[in-house]
Amino acid sequence: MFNIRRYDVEAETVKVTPTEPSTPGISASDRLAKLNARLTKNKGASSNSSSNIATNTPHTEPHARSIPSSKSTSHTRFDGSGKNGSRNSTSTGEGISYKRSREYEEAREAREEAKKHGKKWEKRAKELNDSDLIPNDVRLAMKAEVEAAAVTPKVSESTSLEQEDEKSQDGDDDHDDDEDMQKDNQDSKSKDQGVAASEEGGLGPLFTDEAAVDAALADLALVPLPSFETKEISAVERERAKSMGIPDWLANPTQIEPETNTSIDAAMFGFSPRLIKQCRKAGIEECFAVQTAVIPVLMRARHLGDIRKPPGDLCVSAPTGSGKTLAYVLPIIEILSQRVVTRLRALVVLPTRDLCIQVKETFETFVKGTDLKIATSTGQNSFAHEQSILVGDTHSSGGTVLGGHSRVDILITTPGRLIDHIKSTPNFTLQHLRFLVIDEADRLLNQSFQDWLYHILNAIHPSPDRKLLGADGSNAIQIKRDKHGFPIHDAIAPGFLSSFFELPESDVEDPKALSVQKLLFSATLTRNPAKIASLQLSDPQYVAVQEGGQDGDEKQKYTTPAGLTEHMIVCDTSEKPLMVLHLLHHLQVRSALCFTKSVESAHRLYKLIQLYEKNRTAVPTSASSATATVMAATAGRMDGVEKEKNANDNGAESDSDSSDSDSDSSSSSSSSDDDNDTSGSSDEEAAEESDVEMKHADASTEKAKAKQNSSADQDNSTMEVDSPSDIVPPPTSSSEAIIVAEYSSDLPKSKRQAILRAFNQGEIHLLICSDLISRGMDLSPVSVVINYDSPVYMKKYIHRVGRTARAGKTGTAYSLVEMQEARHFKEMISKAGHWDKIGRIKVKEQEIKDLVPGYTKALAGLKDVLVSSAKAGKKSARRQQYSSSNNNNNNNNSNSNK
Ligand SMILES: Nc1ncnc2c1ncn2[C@@H]1O[C@H](COP(=O)(O)OP(=O)(O)OP(=O)(O)O)[C@@H](O)[C@H]1O
Repeated sequence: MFNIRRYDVEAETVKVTPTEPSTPGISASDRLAKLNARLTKNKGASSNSSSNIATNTPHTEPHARSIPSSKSTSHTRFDGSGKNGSRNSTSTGEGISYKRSREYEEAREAREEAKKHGKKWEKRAKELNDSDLIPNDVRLAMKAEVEAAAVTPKVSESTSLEQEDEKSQDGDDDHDDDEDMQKDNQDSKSKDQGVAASEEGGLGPLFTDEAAVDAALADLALVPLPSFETKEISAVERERAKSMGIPDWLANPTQIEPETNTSIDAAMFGFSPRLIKQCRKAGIEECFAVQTAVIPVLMRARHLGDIRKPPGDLCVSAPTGSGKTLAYVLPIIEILSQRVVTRLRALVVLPTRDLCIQVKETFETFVKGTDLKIATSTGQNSFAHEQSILVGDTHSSGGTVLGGHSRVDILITTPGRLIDHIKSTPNFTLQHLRFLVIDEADRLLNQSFQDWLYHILNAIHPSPDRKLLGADGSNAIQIKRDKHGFPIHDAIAPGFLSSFFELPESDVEDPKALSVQKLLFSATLTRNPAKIASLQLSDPQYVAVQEGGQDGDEKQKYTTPAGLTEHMIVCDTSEKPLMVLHLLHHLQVRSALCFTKSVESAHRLYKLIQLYEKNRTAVPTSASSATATVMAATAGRMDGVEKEKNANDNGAESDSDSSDSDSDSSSSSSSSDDDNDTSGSSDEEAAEESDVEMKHADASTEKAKAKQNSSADQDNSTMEVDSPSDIVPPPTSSSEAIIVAEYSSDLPKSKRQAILRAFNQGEIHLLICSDLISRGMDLSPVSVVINYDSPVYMKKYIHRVGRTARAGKTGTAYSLVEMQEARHFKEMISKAGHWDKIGRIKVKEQEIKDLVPGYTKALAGLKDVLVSSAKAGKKSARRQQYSSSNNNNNNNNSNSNK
C-alpha cells in the first residue's frame, strides 16, 4: 500500500463518507454483485495478464476513458485526454484490456490488503461491497464491446487512510491472497440476483438494462463526453507539420463547428442547480460550441481519481467573442465550489489589467451561492494591500506556514505582478493549484517578461524540503473521498500529492505526479512548437472551434465570427480622417471602436474629430438644444478626463504603477500601439511572423513593409478595388452631436474604467483607442470596428475586428488601407485564406465633399490644441516620475523591513 506521510494540512482532513445505495430500481450493491459475478467468470482468463503486472500499485481510475464508437471511426469522443479520445482508450481488437482499469487495480489492491490485514480486512471488504467503483465509461464500453476480458475479480474499497491505522494491529497475516479473493467472490456471487452464475467461462453483457447504465451514470455524476466529427488533416499537411516539429496532437485538432450549441439543461454538463440558476439569471440558455466542447471534459475530470494520471491539459482555439471565458469560468466554479478549505486552486493569467477586471466580474457573476473567494492582482493597488488580500497579514502572523496559506480560491492576475508575489510574498504558494488558465495564451507566450512562465511552473511543484513532513506514517492524513471512494479534488494539493505517496515501481506505466491542469485559450493560438513546449504540457489536447474545411483549405487559419461583415477602404493617408467622418456622418456609424497604431495617433485623431464636432455643432441651427446639452456635458466630462489624465494620479495607482512591473502598467509611457505590455508588441509581431503557421516571414517591421510597398501605383493596380455602387448615397450631415472619446494607457486606470462604462451605456459614439483593448475586451455595444491604421499582422487584425459581432451578434469592420499598404494588406489577408470575405470600397471625392471645409478648419485648430495638451502632459510626466521614485523608495524600504 501507499506509504503515507503526515503533512500539515490544517483542516483538510475529512471523514470517509459512507457509501450509499444509488438510484432506485437497481441498487449499487446489486450492480456490484452482478459485476463481481461477471468478473469471477473471467478469473481464469485474467490470471495470465495479471501476472505481468507488478504488485503494490496504487488504485487507478481509468480517467476520462473514451467510449469506442461502434459506428464510424470519424466520430470520436473527445475526452481531453489524448487525441480524439484515444489516449486512454481501452478498446483493442481483442476487446477491452483491463490491465489499467479500476476494478483490476482494486482487485490487486485488495490482495495486498488481504496480506496485511487478513481476516479483519476480509470482513471490511465485505462491508464495503456496496461501493460501485467501476467507471461509467468502462461499464459502457463493456456493455458495447466486451466479449472477453482479462480481469482479476474483486472490487474493494479503495485505500482508506483509516486502514493505515489498522495496519499495526493486523501485522503480517500471510493469507493466501487468491484464497481470500475467491472467498470474497463467493460472497459477492451469493448477492448476484440476476446475472449468470459464477462458473468460469463466458462473459455476457454486464448491464443489459439501459436504465441501469443511466442510473449508474447519474449515480456517479460523471459527465458524458460529447462526440465530435473529426477530420483528419491531409497527408501533405501532416508531413509539413512533422517537418516543422509540430506535435501530432497540435497538428490534428479536435474540430468543432462554431454552431455546435447545447442547451444548458443538457445532462452532459453535470452542473449543480445553483450554477444552472446563475446561468439563467445571466441570460445563458445554451452553451456555445467552445463551451460544449470544453466544459464536459473539465467536469469529467473533477474527481482526480487516478494519482498517476492527471487530467490532460487543453489548448483551445476559438473565434473572438465565442465564449471562451465561460468555458473555463463555469467548470472551475462548479468544481471548486466543493472545496473545504480555502486554497489558491485556480490561477488565471491575462495580459492586461482591464482583462483581469473583466474576467473577475465574470467569475463574480457565477460564483454567487458558493464560498469561493476571488481576487485580482494587477498592481492596481499597493503591493502590501494585495499581500493582505492574498495571504493575510504577512508581518504579524509570525513566519511562514508550511504548505503556504491563501485567503482566496481563485486569483486573476497579470504575469508581472504574479511573479512579484511568488518572489516576495511570504506564504503565497501555487502548490495547491488545480487549474492554471492562460487566457490570450499566444499573447502571453510572446512575452518573455521576467521569465514569468518559468517562475509559475517552478512554483507549482513542491520544493523538496516540503516533501518530508512527519514521514513516520503513523499519523497519516485522511483523504476526503466521495461516496464512491474517489478522492475529492481538494482533499490534497495536486502538486503535493506525489509527496505523500511513495509511488511504487510499476511495469504498467511510469508513475506520474498529479499536477495542475493547464488550460490555454486564444482566438489565434500559436502552433509554435518551442512556445508550446515551454508550457510543459501533460497529455495535451488541442480543441479548435472552426468552420469545416481544414483539409483542402489549409489556408483558413483563423475563423472570424459568423456575424462579421468586413470591408476595406483604400484611400490616401491624408484622407483617412475624412473617411472616419464619412463613416460617422454618411453611413451613420455609431458604437464604434477605432483602432490606431499608437497612443499619439489615437490622441491626434480624437482631438481632430472632437474639434470638428465642436465647430459643427456650434452652429446654432444645426444642433438641437438637447443635443447641445449632451455635447456640452460630454465635452466637459471628456475634458475633465483629459485634465485628470494629465494631472498626477492618486496615490494608490501611482504606487501600483511604480511597483508593478507587469505588462499592463509598465507601458504607460510607451507610445507603441500595443501599449499594454513591455515587450509584447514587437515580440508578438515577430513571433507571428516566425510562427510556423505563418510561413511568410516577411515584413516584420513597418520599415520592411514600407520598402516592400514603395510603389503605390503598382499596389493599386494589383488590387481589385470595387466601384462604390453598393455604398449608400451620403445623406446630409446629421445635426446630432457625435460624442467621441479616446482610450489608451496614457489615461489613469479609474478614467479608463469610466470611459468603458460610458461606452457600454451608449454615451460615446466613437471610441478611439490604441491596441490596449484590441484583445479579449468584451464591450457589448460595439457594432463597428474601424481599423484607422490597418494592422500589419493578421493576428492583430483578427483580434481587433473581433471586438464586434460577439456572442452571435452581427457587426461590421472597416479597414482604412493606405495606397502604399494595399499590397501588403492583401497579401496578409490572402495568406490567411480570408481575402474572399473582405468587401472593397472606394469612396469617391464627391461623396466626402461636404465634409472637407469642416475638416480643414479642425485641422487648422489642431496644432494649438496639441501643443497645449503636450505641455500639460510634460508637467504630468514630471509629477508622475517624482511620485514613482517616492513609491519605489517606499517599497524598497518596506521590503527591507520584512
Ligand atoms: N452561452 C452563452 N450564452 C450567451 N452569451 C454568452 C455565452 N457564452 C458567452 N457569452 C457572452 O459572449 C460574449 C463573448 O464571450 P467571451 O468574452 O468569453 O469571448 P471570447 O471567446 O473570450 O472572446 P475573445 O477571443 O475576444 O477574448 C460575452 O459577452 C459573454 O457574456
